Amino acid sequence: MLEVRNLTKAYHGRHIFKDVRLSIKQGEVVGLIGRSGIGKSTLARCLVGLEQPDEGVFALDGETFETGTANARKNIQYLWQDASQSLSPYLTAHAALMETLNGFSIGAKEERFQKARGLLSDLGISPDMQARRPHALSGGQCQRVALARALAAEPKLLILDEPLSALDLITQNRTVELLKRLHVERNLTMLIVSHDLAPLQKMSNRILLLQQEGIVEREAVQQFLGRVE
Ligand SMILES: Nc1ncnc2c1ncn2[C@@H]1O[C@H](COP(=O)(O)OP(=O)(O)OP(=O)(O)O)[C@@H](O)[C@H]1O
Repeated sequence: MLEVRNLTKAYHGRHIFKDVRLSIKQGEVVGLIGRSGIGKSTLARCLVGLEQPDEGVFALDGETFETGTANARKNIQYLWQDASQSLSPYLTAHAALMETLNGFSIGAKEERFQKARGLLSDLGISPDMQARRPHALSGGQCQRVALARALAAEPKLLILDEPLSALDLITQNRTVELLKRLHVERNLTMLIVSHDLAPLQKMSNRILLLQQEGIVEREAVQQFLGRVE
């Protein structure tokens, strides 16, 4: 579904990663771990055009694409670690979803209002909360609004950057359950970036480890963990 080849990124002449290969199948939940500073967020941002890679070939469903174009942004949605960064401080939760639905012309015009309502309700955002701006919502609520907004774009792939790190333990568990439910109900394809293996193991079908030499698969991840334990 997503194929990435030769992904290379350097800052000021120093390579963060070089010739990275990544492939994600439809309906898969892939976890990406790696030590702090190795370049996980940079890699995720390269996929959505928030960072410009030095090299890289990207294909979605067999067709190459340029990152950052309107179509690519619709197809690959990215959720920031701090959900409030994904949301405009000026828009209510409902208006944020309407902006996405109108911006990408999703569904019939007259159905968008209800569609936004329904999506937010499904993620536990009550009508009262839907009328609030991000400052009047908790961190966990903001995250669910950002998630609903990303889903409103009907993306082929959802990338979540450290989705649990800004949340308390109870909200973390709720988010894990919510993501698992969304995966089952919507057959949602996700790439989840985290430095924490335990929650990734609960959510992912496959875990990848980003190292300076590139990406390695699960078996090698176990060896890596065996070495550090
Ligand atoms: N805009 C930038 N200019 C220069 N260096 C940068 C820039 N953005 C990131 N870096 C550097 O690139 C490296 C990778 O950063 P990145 O945030 O991708 O790592 P990470 O694996 O996501 O780390 P963490 O788990 O701590 O979030 C770090 O050394 C970081 O300092």
